[in-house]
Amino acid sequence: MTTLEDCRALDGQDPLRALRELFTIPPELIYLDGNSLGVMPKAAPERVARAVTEEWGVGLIRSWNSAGWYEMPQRLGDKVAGLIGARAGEVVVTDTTSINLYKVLSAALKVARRHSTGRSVVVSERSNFPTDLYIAQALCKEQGCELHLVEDEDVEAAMADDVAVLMLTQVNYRTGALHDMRAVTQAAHAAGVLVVWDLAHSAGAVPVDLHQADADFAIGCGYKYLNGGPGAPAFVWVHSRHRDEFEQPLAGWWSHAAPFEFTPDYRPAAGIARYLCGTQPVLSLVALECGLDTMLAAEPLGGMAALRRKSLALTDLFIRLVEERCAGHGLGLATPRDHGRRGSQVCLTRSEGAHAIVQALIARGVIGDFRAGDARQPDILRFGFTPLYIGFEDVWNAVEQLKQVLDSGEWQRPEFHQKQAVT
Ligand SMILES: Cc1ncc(COP(=O)(O)O)c(C=O)c1O
Ligand SMILES: Nc1ccccc1C(=O)C[C@H](N)C(=O)O
Repeated sequence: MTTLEDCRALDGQDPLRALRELFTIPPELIYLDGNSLGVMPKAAPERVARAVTEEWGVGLIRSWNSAGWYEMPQRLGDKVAGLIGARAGEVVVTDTTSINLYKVLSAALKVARRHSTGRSVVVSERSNFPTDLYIAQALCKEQGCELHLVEDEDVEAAMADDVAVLMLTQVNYRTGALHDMRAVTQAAHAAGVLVVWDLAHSAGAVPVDLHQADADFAIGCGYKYLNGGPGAPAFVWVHSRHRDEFEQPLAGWWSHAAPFEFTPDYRPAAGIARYLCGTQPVLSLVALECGLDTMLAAEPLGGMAALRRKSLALTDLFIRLVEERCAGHGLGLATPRDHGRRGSQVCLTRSEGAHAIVQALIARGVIGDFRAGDARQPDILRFGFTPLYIGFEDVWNAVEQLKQVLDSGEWQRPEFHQKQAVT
């Protein structure tokens, strides 16, 4: 049996432990929701305040040049590139994940159909995050294509002659299941299909190597594991083989080859700048850069490989402690045990009371979240483990609180059964 002392000893030996000091974590809070909104980097308030008072307040329009605002999508993009196996100059940080998905999926469909006119299907998983499915539905309608949704295990078998694009999220938001990006991409390419990856739950959470996987297009989120703050801008990458071929459907002036020539005719920028649209949200980019810098602080300590080792140790420990200490309470496991198939979260299932149990945990200072089940799965209690700031003692304490909530039955109290707008 693992004890609290064992967990403390693991924290004592953790080479990444000092990184926690880069964040503001409210005392007495165990924050297991970094897969929805990451915690605040300590540097952020001062840096954002400086951007407001000096760069905006004093520098005004001059700051686009003098404070480096204009290059921010590329500068931050280069920082993201290192985390996802992309090269400098290949990523821009801009807009939202949903908007970037619209742009890349539209571009991918056009590239695929230009090369092979008989292809008019987008394949995705029924369990994909809904925004991805909604965007794909809208685009398919617009471009006269069809969206085929398949079960997770049927993806490779669905690569038929009429498929243009496979659109997948690498780590499933509801189960934490991780795709082998390289194997799936290879199978798709062998069938003549381009692949769009959503890295919302991957970037900063698991090692990603877009070039090694030979991926085509990727997008991802800034406010989860990259700790960029609420509504932080997202990122977008495209393989250089598509570089001069793709059309950006939201071709605003920031995607123009020379925006400040103000010509009436559109000429797309070369390379990834083509994925920008309009004026960038500078203050949000400033906050996100603080989050990216905390990720970069892990580089000298072993970077993503070390973060991955810790993440797997944390999720292994959580699974083991829940099974040891909360047995008999009807909890199941939706997350794969196999390390090769697991992201950085653990999802427990329960046929009754999952939402109320999460609410009771939040009242005790353990923040996870609830995701409703579907035809194949009961409701889910979801716990994200961001290795930059979660420790082994946190895992122990979270399971202790879960045990107490279940043993006492306090989750059955009426106040825990009220649903708010955001779960
Ligand atoms: C896989 C995935 N894609 C996209 C999103 C969200 O996109 P947006 O930031 O545009 O709301 C989320 C979570 O919100 C997600 O889990
Ligand atoms: N953007 C949000 C705003 C409010 C609450 C949650 C989110 C999420 O990101 C949810 C997340 N994508 C999920 O995997 O469920």
